[in-house]
Amino acid sequence: MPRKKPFSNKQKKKQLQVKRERKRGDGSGPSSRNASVERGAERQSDTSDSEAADIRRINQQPGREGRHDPNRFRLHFERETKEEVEKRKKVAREKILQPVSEKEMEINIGDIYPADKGLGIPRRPSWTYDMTREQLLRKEEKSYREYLDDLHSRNPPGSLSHFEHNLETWRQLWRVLEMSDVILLIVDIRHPVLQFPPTLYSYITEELRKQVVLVLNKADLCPPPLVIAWKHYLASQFPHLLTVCFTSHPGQAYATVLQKKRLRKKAGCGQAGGPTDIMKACREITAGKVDLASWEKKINRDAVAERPDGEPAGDALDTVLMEHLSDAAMEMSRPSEELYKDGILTLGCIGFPNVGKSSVINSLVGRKVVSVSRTPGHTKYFQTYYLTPTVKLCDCPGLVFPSRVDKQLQILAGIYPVSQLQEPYSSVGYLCERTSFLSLLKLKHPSLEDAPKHHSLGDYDKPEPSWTAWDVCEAWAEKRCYKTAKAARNDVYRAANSLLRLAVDGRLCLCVRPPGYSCLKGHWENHPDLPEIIALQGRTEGDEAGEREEEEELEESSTEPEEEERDRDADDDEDRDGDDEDEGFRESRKKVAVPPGNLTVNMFNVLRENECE
Ligand SMILES: Nc1nc2c(ncn2[C@@H]2O[C@H](COP(=O)(O)OP(=O)(O)OP(=O)(O)O)[C@@H](O)[C@H]2O)c(=O)[nH]1
Repeated sequence: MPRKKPFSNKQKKKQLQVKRERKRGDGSGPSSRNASVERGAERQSDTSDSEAADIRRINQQPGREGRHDPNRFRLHFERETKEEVEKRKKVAREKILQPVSEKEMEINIGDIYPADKGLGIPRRPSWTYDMTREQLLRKEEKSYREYLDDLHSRNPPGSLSHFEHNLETWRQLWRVLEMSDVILLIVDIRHPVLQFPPTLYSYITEELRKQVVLVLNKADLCPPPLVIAWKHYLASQFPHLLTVCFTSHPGQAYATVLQKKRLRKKAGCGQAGGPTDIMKACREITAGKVDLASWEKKINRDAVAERPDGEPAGDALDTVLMEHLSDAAMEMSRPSEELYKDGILTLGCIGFPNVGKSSVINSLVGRKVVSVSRTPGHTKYFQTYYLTPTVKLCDCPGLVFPSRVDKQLQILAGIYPVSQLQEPYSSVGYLCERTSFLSLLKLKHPSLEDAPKHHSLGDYDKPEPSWTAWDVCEAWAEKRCYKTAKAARNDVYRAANSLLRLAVDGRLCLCVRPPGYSCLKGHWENHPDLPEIIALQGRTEGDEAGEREEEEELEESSTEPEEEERDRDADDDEDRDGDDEDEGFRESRKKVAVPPGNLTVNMFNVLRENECE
């Protein structure tokens, strides 16, 4: 018997890949994540292919019924050329960072979603019960291809944002919109216009004839005057839109990990800011057609159920009935024509990835029923939960809608995953020009790294060194001891990624402004609604004093885990526990613990002092 030939890992991988493609009946090439790029190339030979093969190639969609495809919901990304990456790296090394004015941070929704660029959502084509499942899927894929072609024909290459290319995920949105009576469209208050496609709003309100409640989430991360300004701006653009401010983590934006745990225990999951406002908005919409008394009772019960021992109160321990719909139900069902069927209000939570949809659901329920993660795209399949016998919640996977948001903002708003970036430095530059990074990160310029610690008198005449994005990454790598494995040089790439993740998480907080904000700043800063927003954010005088006390108490064990180093796809709760924190790191953190009361309590730039040491 002939001896087996040695087989490298790489060859084995390739072999498995080909085998999988063959099984799927797709001989068109590798199933890499940059299918959207491949699609462009494939399109040139489209005319000669049969329709079936043509359709199957869209995003490498799963080809056959009943076959499990682990990549079914994977995201697709365009890859940049090596030259582009190198060019941007050079700029990051050379361009001196200049602070950007507040005016330049104002964003008009019309610039993000211009009306004439076809930035709609793919629609589910019409169908009849005579059609087979295969025919329906094929029709949907064909219509989806046409949607993409139209989109690309109206927007020159490079002008469109990264957006959801997976038809499977769009199908989930269709289904959630169809089965819901009221849509909770959740956006991140730091940049709401990036995540509010007007065409989606008009599709829901005009075609589906359903109401939208816009949830301005993560209100704890944004200055109160800006929250109010955004609310007013959106109301001026969409006069019939109901808008609600919300936070799942009131008072936690500037707390340490351990503080957050305690606050969570102290407050319980249900103490989010905003559930009552959502309930009131739903009451206004349903106008007595659904009995929402059970919901109101639940909110009141959750409010008084705050227990010092952190145990959830009776109601929160009740079983939450959960429904999981089969694929067949997703494919062959019509929009529910009857609103509030069986006297039940179904609320569909939709929005971009990572805006906090699952957190809103958990906060409304009063305990964790949906897993939450800092990694965008964590929710893959929609599920429904009964909040009370007459209110049902439906969680939808996050979807990125096509827009004209520029690349840097896409990254910092979590639209384009940091993990997919080939060149993170220019995004760091963009971030630094729009935040007071120097005072927050407390960086020492790399050129001063070897300089003596204490200034001589003459040193004060020297101008402060200017910063490039590269310098910032170098300095952050130095500060955090990020070293390359081989040469033990500062690991700037890791530092850049770390900074971007702090920004996405809202700890190095970048908030964009509505048009006209800088001119009317004084007006928003003295607005009568300010106390309401401050209370919602969980920031009261008393709380701050309490936090400081808690800080003193916690100072001994101030061991913030190096969060960005962890598996970001892990569930938030596990993720933030810090129990498996590296011993050495824990020790080093102890050494740099900040004196009590010396925390930077800057809620809009919530990176803490002890994270910068
Ligand atoms: N500061 C702050 N963080 C929040 C809030 N709500 C959610 N987050 C954080 O935002 C991240 C994303 O939250 P999720 O609830 O998983 O968001 P999602 O929209 O369901 O995300 P996908 O599953 O990607 O669609 C998590 O790290 C949450 O802890 C909030 O109100 N304030």
